[in-house]
This record gives sequence, structure tokens and C-alpha cells, in this order.
Amino acid sequence: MSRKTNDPLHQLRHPVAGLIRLGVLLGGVGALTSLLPFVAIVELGRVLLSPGPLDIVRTEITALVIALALALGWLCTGLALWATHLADHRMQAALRRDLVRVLGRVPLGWYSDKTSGAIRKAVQNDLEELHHLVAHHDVERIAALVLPASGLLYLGWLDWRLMVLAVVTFPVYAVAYAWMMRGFGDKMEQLDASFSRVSAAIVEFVHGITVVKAFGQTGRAYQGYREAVHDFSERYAGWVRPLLRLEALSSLALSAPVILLATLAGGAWFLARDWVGPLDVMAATLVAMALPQTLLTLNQGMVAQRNAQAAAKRIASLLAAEPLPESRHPRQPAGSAVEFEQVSFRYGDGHEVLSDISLHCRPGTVTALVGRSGAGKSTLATLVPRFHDVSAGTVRVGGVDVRQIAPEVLYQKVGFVLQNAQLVRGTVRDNLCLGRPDAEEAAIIEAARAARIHDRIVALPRGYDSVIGEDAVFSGGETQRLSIARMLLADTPILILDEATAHADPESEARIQDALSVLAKGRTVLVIAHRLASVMTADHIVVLDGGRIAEQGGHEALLRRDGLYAHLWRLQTGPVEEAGEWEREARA
Ligand SMILES: Nc1ncnc2c1ncn2[C@@H]1O[C@H](COP(=O)(O)OP(=O)(O)OP(=O)(O)O)[C@@H](O)[C@H]1O
Repeated sequence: MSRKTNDPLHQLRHPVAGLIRLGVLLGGVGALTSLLPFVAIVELGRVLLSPGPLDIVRTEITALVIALALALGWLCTGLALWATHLADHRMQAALRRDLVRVLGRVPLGWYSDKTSGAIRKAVQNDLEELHHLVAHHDVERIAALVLPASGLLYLGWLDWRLMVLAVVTFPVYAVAYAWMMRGFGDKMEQLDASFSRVSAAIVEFVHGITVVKAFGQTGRAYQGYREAVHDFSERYAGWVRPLLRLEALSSLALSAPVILLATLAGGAWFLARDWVGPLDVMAATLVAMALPQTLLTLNQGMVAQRNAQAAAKRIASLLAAEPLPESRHPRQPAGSAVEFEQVSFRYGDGHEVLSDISLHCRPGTVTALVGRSGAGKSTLATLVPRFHDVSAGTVRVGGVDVRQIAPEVLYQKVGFVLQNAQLVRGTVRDNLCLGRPDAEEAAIIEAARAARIHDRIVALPRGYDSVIGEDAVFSGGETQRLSIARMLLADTPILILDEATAHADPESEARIQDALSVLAKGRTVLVIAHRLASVMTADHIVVLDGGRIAEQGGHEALLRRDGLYAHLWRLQTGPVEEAGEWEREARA
């Protein structure tokens, strides 16, 4: 495979490559025609200054050429930018569609803080980088090349010495520039790494600010940030100081007065030797003056190309995210039993976090998963809606392996309320109706009432049509109750409840528990809870330890067994010192 076909930027631009080429071609023609007026002006000068009577026809033709060339140059450049903007628009639309398609197919477990950050960066910044390159720099770069190149050719056609005259200050610039760019890639990488450390220090500082302040450690936390910034500024200054001296020298070589001085002095010398005429010197001066802009644009184009290349790589890696495998012959689950048969699971290449789990949750019953922190409760529960697929064994819903159920059918069967319930942008109604867009008003209100959130909603300025974030900001407990109402409306026969009361205060927790008991009625429920008191009435309690089932049964039977459950129970319900021990264990 060639390097080009491996290049993500090349691949992303491939579908609109024809339009981009058209834009570049038109941009080149536009640049060429914008040179014509300068040439024509020089030629016009020759006509006007030539001895004898004025050649009216030649004068008029030259003036017409100037006007036409100006109009054509303007038209071509306009059309070029139109073509590249159209290409960019099509490419961005296709990329956004592809991103949505891919993101809609990845397993739910793929989403994490890291991937969410990458998606935000791709949609906000990376697509913008591609826009700069495709819509602007390709056209600007070709114009920046064609204009001076054709100018130099014109000079060469007049007299080769004029061509040399126009670039006489270039060698100084070229040597200084090559010197500046030595090891540029490595230095940029070091600067990037140093800047990433500054960003990480800022994020760490801002995220932990409440804890840091509460423990009076602001100075210490700030120290990390200060050190990262100091390191960055040292590196930056060490790199930039010598560059600035060279930059000053190279910029001097390309400054207007130096170019004017060099071309006029050289031109005077040429004139004295009768090699060229005064108008030829003027043409050389005009071309020489246009060259610095070319270098500037080419430089910017190189930076844009590099940024777009990095952006394309990030977008391509998002687009390459593995979709959730779907069965070619999906089967329809019958009923709402959930079964785990000899299930084992590991995240990626990590260690096994679940080993040989066999469990049967009968329809209409509540099964509680309890155990120490990190025992594997959430992992086990989220295997049911296929956040991840098992490494070994089978998870069945309604008697069918979840991998053989079409995802949309699975989500109609299995609903979940997780620790950090999410609200989407839109109205309260939009949020409630996510799982049932055609829900009637009466059903929406009934669900909100049952979830103990109706009164809070009607107190908002626009009731159910209030926009979240604009008309209303919901607390963690209220968000949980909204997501419970959403689940009630979606009416899935199987429910996964993961620490739904984790972030609630006692009053809010009581209301959430109320709402949950309405939600759980008649459904197969798999509930995860740290607080054992909240699940002691469950039909079946499964105690996980180190990814294995340590024991299972009813609350009383487990207490009588005097195993891990009884131990955890005593820690939670015992004296304060022991409760402290539980907290420590829970966090271990
Ligand atoms: N996305 C992930 N990638 C890698 N490892 C993970 C991931 N999520 C969880 N783990 C690991 O899997 C193990 C089980 O985690 P899990 O969250 O299922 O436990 P838990 O019993 O629900 O814990 P808690 O009660 O604290 O929520 C832990 O060792 C955890 O570090």
C-alpha cells in the first residue's frame, strides 16, 4: 500500500479530491491572470514612453487586457474559493455523518471521559483545522506559488539577469531559515509535551480545587502548576531566543526597503551597462516585492498542513472505533429472564475482573448485587445491555444470547439508571420521552408523578417545556428522578439500577427509593447498592468478591451464614468506628 493511501488526511479528502483539484486549478489560473495587469502596465509604459506619435490602438488593447485580466483574476479566485468551500462543506458533512454513524454503533462501554474528550476535540477543533486547509490554504498556496513563479519567468523572458536581480536577497533568507528549522520537529514535540504537562496541571488544579482548598493545600497544588509553567517557559525561551535573532536577520533580508534598495541599486548598475531599460527594472522591482508574501503564505500553509495532518489522524482513529458486533440472523427474546452462564470478562488485555459467574434472575424479581468496591458489580450488570461483550460464557435475555439480539430490540428490553444519570440538551419533555417519543401527555405526567418529580417540573417557568440548562438546573437527585421517569415511560421489562442513590442526600434518597420501588414493580431488576439496607428486601442477593460469586441467597439466610455479607452488614449497621471501617473497605 502506498504512503498516500495510508495517510489519514489523504483518505479524508479523497471523496472531494476532484473539487479540491478544480479549486486549485482555478486558483492557479486566477493568480496567473492577476499577474497580467502588472505585465500590461509595464508594456503600457513602453508604449507611452516610446518616441513618435502615440499608438492609440496598442494603448487601448493594453488597457482592455488590464481590465479583462483584473475581472478574470477576480472571477477565477472567487470560483476557486467557492469550489474549495463546497469541497470542505461536503467533506465536513460526510465526516459528521460518519462520526454519528460510528458513535451510534460502538458499544456503550466504549464511552469514557477520554473518548468523550476526543469526540469533543474532533467535532470542535479538528474539523476546523481541516476547514482551514481544504477551504483556504490549498488555493492560497497555489496562488502564492504561481504568482511569483510566473513573474520570475516573465523577467527571465525579458532578460535572465532581471530574474537574478529579483531574488538577490533570497540566499540570506534561505540560509537563515534553514538554520532556524534545524531539529524543528523534535523541538516542537518537546514543547508539545511540555505544554501538555501545563494543561494536565491546570486540569488537576481546577478539578481538585475544592478538596485542595478544604485541606488548605492551595500553595502545594499550585506548586505543580508553577513548575510545569516554568519548565515550559524555559524550554520556549531557550528555543525562541536564538530563533528571534535569526528571524530578525531573515526578515531584514525580505523587508521592503532592503528589497527596493537591492533591486534599484542592481537595476541602476544594469542600466549603466545598457543591459536593460528602466521599465524592465521596474518590472523586476514589482516581482521582487511580491516574493516575501509568497514565503509567508507557504510557511502558513506548512503549519496548516501539519495541524490538519494531526487532526485527520485523530478523526481517523475515532472513525476506526470497533462497532458493536451485530448478529446477521438476530433472534427475538421471549420473556424477561436474565441469565449469566459461566461468564468471565476482562477489559482489553487487562486481568480478569469477572470469573465464571453463573446466575439466573427470574422474571419479575429483584436481584441485588453487593460486595466491596471493585468486586465487579457494575461490570457484571452492564454486560446485560452489552456495554461490553463477555470474554467467555453467555449472557441471555429472554432465553437468547444478547449478542444474537438486534441492539434496538435489546434496548427495548433492557433499561438502565446509572450512577451519573445524564440529561440531554432540550426540554424536560424531550428528556422524558427519549425512549418513547410518541408518549401522550397523560402518560408523561403519570410517569413524572410516579418518579416524584412532577411537582418540581410544574413549578418551572415553562413546565414540561422548560429547557434544561436555560429554564432549569436540576440537582443530582432530581436528575436521577427524571431518569427514573424516563425509564417508566420507556417501560422496559428489564432494569439495571446501578447505585441510583449514590449521590443523593437522605431526603432525596428517600424520594428516589420511592420512585424506584414504583419502577421495579413487575420487572426483572438487577440492582447494585453499597448500602445493604436498601436491598435487604430483594428477592435474591448476590455477594461478589474479587470478580466471583462469594455467596448468594436471601437477607436472613445470608446473615445466618455469617460470611462476607454478614461481615459487611455488621460493618454498616454496627457502631460508628466499624462503619468507618466499612467506608474504608468500600473505598479500598
Ligand atoms: N473501563 C474500565 N477499564 C478497565 N478496567 C475497569 C474499567 N471499569 C472498571 N474496571 C476495573 O474492573 C474492576 C471491577 O470494577 P467495577 O466498577 O465493576 O466494580 P464495582 O464492584 O462496581 O465497584 P464500585 O462499587 O466501586 O462501583 C475494577 O478493578 C476496576 O478497576
